[in-house]
Amino acid sequence: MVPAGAGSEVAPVHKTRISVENVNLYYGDHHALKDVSIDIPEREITSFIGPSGCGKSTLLRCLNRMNDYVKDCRVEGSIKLDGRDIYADYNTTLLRQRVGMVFQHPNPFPMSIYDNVAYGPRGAGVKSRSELDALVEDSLRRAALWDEVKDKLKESGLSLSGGQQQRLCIARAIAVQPEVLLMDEPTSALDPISTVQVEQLAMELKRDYTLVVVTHNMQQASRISDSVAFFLLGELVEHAPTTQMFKAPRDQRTADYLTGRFG
Ligand SMILES: Nc1ncnc2c1ncn2[C@@H]1O[C@H](COP(=O)(O)OP(=O)(O)OP(=O)(O)O)[C@@H](O)[C@H]1O
Repeated sequence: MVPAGAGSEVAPVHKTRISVENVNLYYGDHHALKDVSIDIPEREITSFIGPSGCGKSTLLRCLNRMNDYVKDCRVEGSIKLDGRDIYADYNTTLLRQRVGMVFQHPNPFPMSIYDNVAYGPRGAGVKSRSELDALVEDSLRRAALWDEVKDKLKESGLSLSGGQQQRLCIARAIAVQPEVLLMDEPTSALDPISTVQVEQLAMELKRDYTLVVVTHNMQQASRISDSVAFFLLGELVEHAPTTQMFKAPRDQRTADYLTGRFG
């Protein structure tokens, strides 16, 4: 597989799950993503880093068409999931089943722990109680939360701690059996112990899922990522395997950012 785009140097260990080609995004007159091309390999963690406002979250939100909700937002170029155009070949419901999202602040629905996790499968038409029970248990186990909540599934999701709420949100995202999980600064609102738990969980989940993580935390990017993409002013400057990115970045702008010269 050929690495994507001028800034991409990621070796083809796994096949490409998402392919972004020459994407330009405008919020009204503001050109927020500039000719971005990147291949996201399956069953790896790809982290997006860069200073505030460089377009990391914007690109993340493109991957499941969350920007469709933003007034005056225009996207040009191509984004493919498993070779199929996410704008032409998917409706947003199907796309978001396959590409789930976890946000910066844990956002459980105001309902029970069980119902939070069962919400997506129910919406997708699963009615059988035994099937739902199995899905809820499996998702909570995968999210490393089952042991902590198995005796209080009827309690409100909002009664959990912040770290537990974030794992509940991850369980909710994986209950619809997506292939890709997008995480937008998933630990920035968490304490250090919960942060470690969510990082470990991300590394477990990549056995089955493709993860894309926006983070401001360079240690986190280096701990959990297989590859790292550095953005600046809407451009993808460099996408490289994690070790290379942190030890020998190719672009001076990446080196300057990583050594704290700006951002
Ligand atoms: N809904 C929106 N409407 C208009 N402009 C927006 C919108 N969302 C983001 N932008 C602008 O697009 C640019 C990229 O924003 P984005 O949120 O993607 O950056 P980021 O790298 O994720 O930043 P941060 O690290 O601070 O979250 C910024 O200049 C921002 O002000």
